[in-house]
Amino acid sequence: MPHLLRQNLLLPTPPTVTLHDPRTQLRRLPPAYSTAQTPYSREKDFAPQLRYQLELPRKPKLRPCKVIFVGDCAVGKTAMVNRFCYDKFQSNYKATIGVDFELENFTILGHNFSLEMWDTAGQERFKCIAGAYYRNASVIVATYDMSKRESLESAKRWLSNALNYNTAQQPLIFLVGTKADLLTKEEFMRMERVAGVAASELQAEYWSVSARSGYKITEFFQRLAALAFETIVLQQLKALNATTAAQQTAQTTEKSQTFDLRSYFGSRAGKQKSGCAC
Ligand SMILES: Nc1nc2c(ncn2[C@@H]2O[C@H](COP(=O)(O)OP(=O)(O)OP(=O)(O)O)[C@@H](O)[C@H]2O)c(=O)[nH]1
Repeated sequence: MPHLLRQNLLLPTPPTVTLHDPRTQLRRLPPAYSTAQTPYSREKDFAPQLRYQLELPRKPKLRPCKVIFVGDCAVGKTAMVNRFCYDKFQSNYKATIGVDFELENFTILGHNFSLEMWDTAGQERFKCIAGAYYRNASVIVATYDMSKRESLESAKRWLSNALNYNTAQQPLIFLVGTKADLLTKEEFMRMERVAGVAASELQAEYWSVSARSGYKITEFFQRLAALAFETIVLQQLKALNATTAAQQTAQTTEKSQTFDLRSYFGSRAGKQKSGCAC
């Protein structure tokens, strides 16, 4: 009926309003899953240098941040990404062929920041090509199935393999236990203890999640995006400071050389005027 009414009265169709997803709008640094199990910031907010850097007139250039998900087949990598990106969960298993790709846009402290999520196949037959996708990853998410203890050992191997392709930079590392919904409370706590030890050995931040129930999925991705953003902006600041320092040193050296040449020629001219030939 409202549709007919609009037609009769010749009212214009209201514009489609795209609301920003509040899950991707970040103003503070989200907390770690456990402050005991993170090698990264335990602060309740972004570093003060980051806020300072963002207020400067020269804005940072933020390229999309590459995140790779590695781990055995069927541990739940795709399910985790799909729960966050589309808020959906599929119980039937469809193996990833090669790699799946998702782009998620965040707004962090008013700046646009995108995560390129590379969801790699866990099947053995794709292992040889997976390496091609690992290069230049800023974040590595090593994933294991909390209901399959052996997948934790595999996650360590997947991580070490991925790190071999990332020698140039130091990526952020997360160890994520999936399918938390399948465990009893006791099993869950036991598995978290074991995985916590593994996470500190790997110098990774630890998370337990469930794509089925949605447990800690949003919190995990928000933390990942915020830490990646902070790291990338601070790295840029460091690089900028190093370049400025190098330019200043070069200018000082140039000035002192100019000064030396002037005084050299000046003294020669003086000497010639005074008739000294040497
Ligand atoms: N109960 C439960 N099942 C899950 C969860 N996450 C994933 N699954 C199921 O586990 C199976 C494998 O999930 P995928 O996300 O496809 O696994 P994957 O790691 O991407 O697998 P590959 O593509 O082969 O590497 C599917 O049947 C999912 O429905 C979870 O949190 N809880």
